[in-house]
Amino acid sequence: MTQLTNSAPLRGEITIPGDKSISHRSVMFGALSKGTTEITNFLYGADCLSTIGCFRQMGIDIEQKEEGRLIVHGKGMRGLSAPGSHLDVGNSGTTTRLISGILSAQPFTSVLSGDDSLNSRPMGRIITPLTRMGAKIESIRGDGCAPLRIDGTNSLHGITYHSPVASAQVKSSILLAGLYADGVTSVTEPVLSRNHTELMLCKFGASVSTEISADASARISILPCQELYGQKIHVPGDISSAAYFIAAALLVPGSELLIKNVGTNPTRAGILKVCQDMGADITYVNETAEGGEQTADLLVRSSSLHGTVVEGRLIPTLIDEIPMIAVLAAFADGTTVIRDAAELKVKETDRIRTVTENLTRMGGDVTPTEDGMIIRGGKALHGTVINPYLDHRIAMAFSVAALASDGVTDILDSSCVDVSYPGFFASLKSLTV
Ligand SMILES: O=C(O)C1=C[C@@H](OP(=O)(O)O)[C@@H](O)[C@H](O)C1
Ligand SMILES: C=C(OP(=O)(O)O)C(=O)O
Repeated sequence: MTQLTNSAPLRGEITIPGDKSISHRSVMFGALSKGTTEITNFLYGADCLSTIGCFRQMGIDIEQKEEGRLIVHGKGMRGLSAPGSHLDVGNSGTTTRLISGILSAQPFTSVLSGDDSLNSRPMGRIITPLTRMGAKIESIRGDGCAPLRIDGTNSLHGITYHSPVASAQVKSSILLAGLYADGVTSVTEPVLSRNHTELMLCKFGASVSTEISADASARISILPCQELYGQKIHVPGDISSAAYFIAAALLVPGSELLIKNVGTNPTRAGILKVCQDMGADITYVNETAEGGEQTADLLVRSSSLHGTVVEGRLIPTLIDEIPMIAVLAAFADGTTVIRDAAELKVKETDRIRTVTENLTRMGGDVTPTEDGMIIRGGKALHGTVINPYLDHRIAMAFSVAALASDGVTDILDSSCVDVSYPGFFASLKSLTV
């Protein structure tokens, strides 16, 4: 448990740890490459450690060095070996869904299983398209969830799959299987989801193209590939982690915080647009780009916020930040409507339910809906006991709420933040004493 109270202004600067999505992919693509992949600013969070563990079980030598340096000794696209036991994917949906695409094409059988949360998340969304490609993948309990059993095959077919959801995990799973297919594989999605897989696979030597239509839908295609090649990867700071410090600086009066090295890839940076729509004072400094991934330092000053509408094309660009946006909305003047975000129900928790429950406990006025929530802001929030139900994003969003609320807040099972941000509470404390 961690106890938090009303905070002094946040001042100074903070450097955000590496991006979780990019860290996962750097291990996976490095493992499938010829030669060595050297990664800097890697995120040593529990989810990425699950990915490392899985590839070690499949014979990949991965050296964990100091300060976010990681060396992956790739064995090529056909160099993985059969794991001795089931692959433990922990709490990580990204690990599960992306690895499934890879395992579908390996010459061995594997079983993937995670914690209770992971084993209740929907896997039909990858089972269906991978099966259409010729993969042999099944939910062992028959409920569409992990544990998954995958009997790898060397005869995957290229397909065109129309994904009903804008999900980077679904898209990536299919594209990774497509590396091994007998022809071109295409995925369409209603809106382009985070595009790290496409950017990174191109860098590693695959042939990937993206077309965006006038209605914003996207078609991503990949050609079969013979070999990927090890790369040097510098992982930008995770905007999903930066979100908590952006919000804390906005909410705690008198704050002025420089948040350094934040990934601002447009398929991820929707939170910045929402903050600006709400009246936030955020200045971009030192904008750069490397390997197609933009970064910037963000100077954030406390601001009085007003309600907004968060919907449509914006949703995939901020899906993991919605718990934090809901908290910002509770402190803003007026009403905020979040819609088109039914995906929140299939994350580590049903985040519509866990946000509603905890915000209500703090004195917030929130109505859950089928695909989001309506938050009537401006009510004074007070400390209480927060139950994140082991969901890292809920624990962090409500820790920030505590800094701007009266009284004492207890965050139960607060170590769940280690899933994506192991140093979160230490960083928060260093800025708020
Ligand atoms: O591909 C990724 O790295 C991720 C994609 C998103 O999930 P979906 O693909 O299910 O939307 C996101 O919520 C998750 O935290 C990471
Ligand atoms: C949904 C998340 O991750 P994953 O799907 O990889 O478990 C997240 O980090 O908020």
